[in-house]
Amino acid sequence: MRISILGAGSWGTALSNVVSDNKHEVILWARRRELAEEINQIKENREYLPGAKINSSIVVTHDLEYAVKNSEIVILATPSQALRSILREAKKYIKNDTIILNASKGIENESLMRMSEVIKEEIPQNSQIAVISGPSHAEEVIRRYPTAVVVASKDKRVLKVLQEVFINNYFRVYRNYDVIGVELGGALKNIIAICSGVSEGLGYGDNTRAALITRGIIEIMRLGKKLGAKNSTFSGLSGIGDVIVTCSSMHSRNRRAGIEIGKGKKVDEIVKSTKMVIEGIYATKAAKKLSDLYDVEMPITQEAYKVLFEDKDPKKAVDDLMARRGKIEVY
Ligand SMILES: NC(=O)C1=CN([C@@H]2O[C@H](COP(=O)(O)OP(=O)(O)OC[C@H]3O[C@@H](n4cnc5c(N)ncnc54)[C@H](O)[C@@H]3O)[C@@H](O)[C@H]2O)C=CC1
Ligand SMILES: O=C(CO)COP(=O)(O)O
Repeated sequence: MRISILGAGSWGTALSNVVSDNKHEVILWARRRELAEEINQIKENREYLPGAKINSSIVVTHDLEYAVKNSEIVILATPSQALRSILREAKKYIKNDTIILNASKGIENESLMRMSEVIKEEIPQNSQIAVISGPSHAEEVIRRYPTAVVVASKDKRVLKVLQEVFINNYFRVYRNYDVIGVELGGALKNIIAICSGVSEGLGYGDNTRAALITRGIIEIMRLGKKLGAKNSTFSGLSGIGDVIVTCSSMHSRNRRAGIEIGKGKKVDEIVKSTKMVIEGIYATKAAKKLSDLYDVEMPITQEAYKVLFEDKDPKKAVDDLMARRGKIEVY
């Protein structure tokens, strides 16, 4: 199959290699011409995934029309807040029967839409929309470390096609019909990962991280239930699986940003100091709005919002979480 991947950051590059390993024709689109040219030349994405070669058959281009024209699958692997603008440019070249797969983990801050909702709004005539998510750091996927992810779509045929396209001996793909749950898990876990990092930066240990992971997934479930997700999805790869990996991995940009915040660095400084996307910052903004809008109790997210956007002292945020009145452990 001819497969296009839009976004030559870490994730787009790693996914390109997976489908190329499976002998598909892969075209990777980079926003910057220089990056496209460099990856083509040295067969390595030195900026985003240094030290790992990609397959020589992968074609990297800056030409969006060339990238998506005649493709059977288009994978969107850009930062979530940029997905709509790129899709607006690309959609005139995308055929109606093309499968569109969202690989980005976020919620659009303006509209509070999930990425598949943004895709549907931009290309209403296309019903072959899906999402891929789960615990999958690009740095490990590019090195072919055994990884398990989930694809979700309402369309049974699309799910089968995508599973077949991606699955191999190091990349195991499960199917799920719960698009809402899979997308929400992927977006909201980044908030908990920032908080886990903050806790580390403050000098706290494993107990605090475990508390954040378990209480974090519960508030994700609460919001998910309100928004139509299936509870069981959050105990799967795109829920607890991704919370665990992102809260504990040295590769996580969200966790690393949290560590810096816990040590006293300002959010603006952290964002300015990296080219990489820290999705949890945007997810916190969106989730706080959703929590208020739907009246869902999300204390960790609310405190994260105060730390990220209202300059609250992270230590005080943890103290305030711990000082809440005693509760029964229910969802
Ligand atoms: N890195 C990972 O291990 C994984 C990332 N993801 C998700 O994939 C999405 C992309 O993340 P990464 O590839 O990690 O990003 P990255 O931080 O490695 O690279 C960002 C990429 O987006 C491009 N970009 C930045 N602003 C843009 C804009 N306004 N318009 C178009 N392109 C822009 C950059 O040039 C760069 O190619 C995110 O939603 C992330 O959560 C999902 C699973 C794993
Ligand atoms: O989603 C990811 C791993 O599953 C990547 O997480 P970070 O964006 O925190 O690096």
